[in-house]
Amino acid sequence: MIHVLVSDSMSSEGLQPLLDAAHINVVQKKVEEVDHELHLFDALLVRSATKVTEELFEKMTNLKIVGRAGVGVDNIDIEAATKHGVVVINAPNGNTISTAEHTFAMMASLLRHIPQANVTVKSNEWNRSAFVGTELYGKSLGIIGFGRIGGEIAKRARVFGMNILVFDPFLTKDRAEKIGVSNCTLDELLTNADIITVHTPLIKETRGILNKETIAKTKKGVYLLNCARGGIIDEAGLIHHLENGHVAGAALDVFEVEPPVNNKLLKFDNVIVTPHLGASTKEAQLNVAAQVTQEVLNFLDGKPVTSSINLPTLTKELFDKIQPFYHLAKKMGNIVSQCMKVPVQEVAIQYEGSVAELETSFITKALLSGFLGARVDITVNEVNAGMIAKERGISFSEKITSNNSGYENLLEVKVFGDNQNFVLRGTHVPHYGERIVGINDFNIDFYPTGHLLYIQHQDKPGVIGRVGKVLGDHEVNIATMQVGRKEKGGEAIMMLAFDRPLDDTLTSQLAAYDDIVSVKSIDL
Ligand SMILES: NC(=O)C1=CN([C@@H]2O[C@H](COP(=O)(O)OP(=O)(O)OC[C@H]3O[C@@H](n4cnc5c(N)ncnc54)[C@H](O)[C@@H]3O)[C@@H](O)[C@H]2O)C=CC1
Ligand SMILES: O=C(O)C(=O)COP(=O)(O)O
Repeated sequence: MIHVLVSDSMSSEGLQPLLDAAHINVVQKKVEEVDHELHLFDALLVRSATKVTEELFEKMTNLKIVGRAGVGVDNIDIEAATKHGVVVINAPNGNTISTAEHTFAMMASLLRHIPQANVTVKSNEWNRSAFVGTELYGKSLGIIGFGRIGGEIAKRARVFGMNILVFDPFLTKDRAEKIGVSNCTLDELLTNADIITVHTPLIKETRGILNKETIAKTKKGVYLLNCARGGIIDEAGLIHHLENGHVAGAALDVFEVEPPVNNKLLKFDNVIVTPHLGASTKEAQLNVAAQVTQEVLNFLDGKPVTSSINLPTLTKELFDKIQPFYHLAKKMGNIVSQCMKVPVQEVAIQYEGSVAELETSFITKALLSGFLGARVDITVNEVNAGMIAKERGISFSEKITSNNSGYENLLEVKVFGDNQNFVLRGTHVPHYGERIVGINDFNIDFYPTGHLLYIQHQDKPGVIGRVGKVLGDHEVNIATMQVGRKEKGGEAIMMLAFDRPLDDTLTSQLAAYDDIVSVKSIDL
């Protein structure tokens, strides 16, 4: 018997295929109500209310999949899920229209004071002059985050005769052209928009994207909307600018803490609120519940899932086998990125030996995410690594080879960049760990961890001694050191490991020596 816990309220019609399956036992209760049985469940279905934490993963020892009947997964600890080998899926487009419509309803209500006017008429007041509104027509609408919902809002705004300003660092030219918008900088959006609405996920980069400082850059009398996630507009910053009159009004569907008990924002007459209703329509709820139900059924049937957030089609067993290569690949990507501080056009990965029999596409994504994570300031994971690479004009490929270099398994990554290429080879030795066994044409053998220094130099007497002296003069202790060369008196390399990071002056000093070709400091 398979046990599924549905911890938030969901459309029964959408859940029906799960409820009908004879081999599946569906329990519709809050996590807290089944505390002693948590270890039984194979699948967990949630909306935004249930917090799926590391602690919960530890208790749900049999858990294989979390299905989010909605878009935002900020209530789920994805890293912990990945660590525990639990697949996370969502229903990415089931509530797009409902949320876009709700945002539009909020915008119209905000500018025409509909909620406030409604209350007064019902209290037998007839005060028409108190509720003079503002037209949407001709106004500039700034959309921060131009994904599914942002795009639907733009379509509706155009019909209302609004000008559209978009800020989304990942918006491709193609998509922008297709929808007929142009991407601007955040500052351009802030200074030119009459109304600003946010539609990003809540992540490190978007938390407080509208805050005391950025709101100060907006037009006086700006209207702000948040129907995405509490925290994207910093509440303290918003309160500051509502108090000083800079912000004319705000419409909020979401809050930093939900429900927003004793939240000062509720005291402002020009702030209108709803209790996280963006996705609360019959249609959206049916869509999202049906989508996650189908995905969970597929997954439990051993079929691939289509909208996973972390580790797409991996079972726990396969995940366990892949894990050592996952970590090795991530580190290799990171090392290569730090050694190639130039624009890169291509990353080519080759698999040899037993690793080639595993799900290499996943390992490739891990390598790419290590590579990109070291050079972009956004969160990169195995799911978005391919998309981010493409967006940045980096092509990537993987190849299985039947070469036999003598290793039980071997990963080789070749990176092609502006006037520079770089090759790194790594292996995982059972019970021993990760080893880097080749750099460009050189054989070497080191454990990729901590603070490393990679030096290319001429194979001449005294070079190693000079490096040792410079480090010694700076009181830097060498933990381990490997050297390699192709031929006597030719090119050579050193890889040194330290207990602490090196400062730039030291690497520049070493790089200044005639017989040293390049010095690269690597922190893992
Ligand atoms: N109030 C509600 O009930 C609902 C709220 N939501 C929220 O709306 C959010 C957006 O949903 P979708 O449009 O479906 O997601 P999406 O993934 O299609 O779009 C998000 C967009 O944000 C952009 N983005 C990421 N980082 C950014 C940054 N630093 N600056 C600017 N843009 C950035 C992405 O490139 C992407 O285009 C969800 O993450 C969720 O939190 C979604 C559905 C219902
Ligand atoms: O889909 C989303 O991101 C939402 O915010 C909807 O949340 P809910 O499922 O209504 O709790």
